[in-house]
Amino acid sequence: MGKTCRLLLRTYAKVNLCLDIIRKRSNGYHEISSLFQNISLADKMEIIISNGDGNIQIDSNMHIEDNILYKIWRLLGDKDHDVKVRLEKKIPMGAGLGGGSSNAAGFLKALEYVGVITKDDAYQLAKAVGSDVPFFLYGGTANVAGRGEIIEPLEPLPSFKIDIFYPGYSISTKEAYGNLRSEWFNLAPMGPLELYRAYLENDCEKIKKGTYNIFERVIPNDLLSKIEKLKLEFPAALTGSGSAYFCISSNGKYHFTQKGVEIDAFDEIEG
Ligand SMILES: C[C@@](CO)(OP(=O)(O)O)[C@H](O)COP(=O)(O)OP(=O)(O)OC[C@H]1O[C@@H](n2ccc(N)nc2=O)[C@H](O)[C@@H]1O
Ligand SMILES: Nc1ncnc2c1ncn2[C@@H]1O[C@H](COP(=O)(O)OP(=O)(O)O)[C@@H](O)[C@H]1O
Repeated sequence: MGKTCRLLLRTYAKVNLCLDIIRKRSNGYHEISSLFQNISLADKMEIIISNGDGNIQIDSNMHIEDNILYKIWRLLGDKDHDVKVRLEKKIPMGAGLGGGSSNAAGFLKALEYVGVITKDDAYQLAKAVGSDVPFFLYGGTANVAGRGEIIEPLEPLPSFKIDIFYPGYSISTKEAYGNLRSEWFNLAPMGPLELYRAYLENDCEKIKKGTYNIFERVIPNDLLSKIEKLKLEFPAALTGSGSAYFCISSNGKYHFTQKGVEIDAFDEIEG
């Protein structure tokens, strides 16, 4: 890479249209069964990559302890380039919306775009930095299994409208998983592919029935009651391990998108 490259990206949030756990692995991780869907709520990133000595600088509008992008850079161990990242966070953090994972995928896609890493490097690094990161390399709609690294990309769903609700506090993914009981596993009314077909057929009753999240069993009661109230009228559920929740509504502020990461601009800067 001869010149300095500058990329502008949007990295989209995701919701889990359904999320169940199949089993707990001996290493402590849980096998999920989930229909992931990107939505039009997005962070913005400016990434400048130049020849250098392996320095990284991240500026963000929000304070983030140990940004996941540092973890990627440490794992990559690149000593031939310098990177500068300006991050404009709009996705609430620790909300089950995958904001950090989406930023990580955007960073990997940018490094792949300028040839610093290969496509396979990006996937291996994605698996290594976070369970939700691999999905964002594909984006759109996907049937996700394993720890989150087994991705079955699906034909994009029509652009359903969706509302997102953030209660103003985050939930630790690790703690949420730690509170799950195995007797709650495998209780989803239907699997991700059956729910996906219900969306394709716009079968509202079946979509409502299949909109499920096992983590609703381990969230605060006042948060659960807000979700239960929405469920009376809409397909609604917690996303990820929370704290955010969503409902599918024709008046929704956001909509389904077909990508996890969008490179909006690329240019080479002399010098
Ligand atoms: C590859 C890793 C993990 O081995 O390296 P280390 O962090 O151990 O160095 C990466 O951190 C990877 O990050 P990871 O821990 O998956 O981050 P997250 O996806 O946010 O998961 C947070 C925590 O939720 C739990 N978790 C998450 C996903 C999943 N399918 N099952 C789980 O049980 C685990 O306790 C996990 O540690
Ligand atoms: N770039 C980032 N954006 C958001 N959170 C980040 C980032 N880097 C590291 N994190 C950490 O990851 C945690 C999970 O963030 P996020 O991925 O937004 O939530 P979730 O995993 O619940 O979807 C945050 O609480 C934060 O401490």
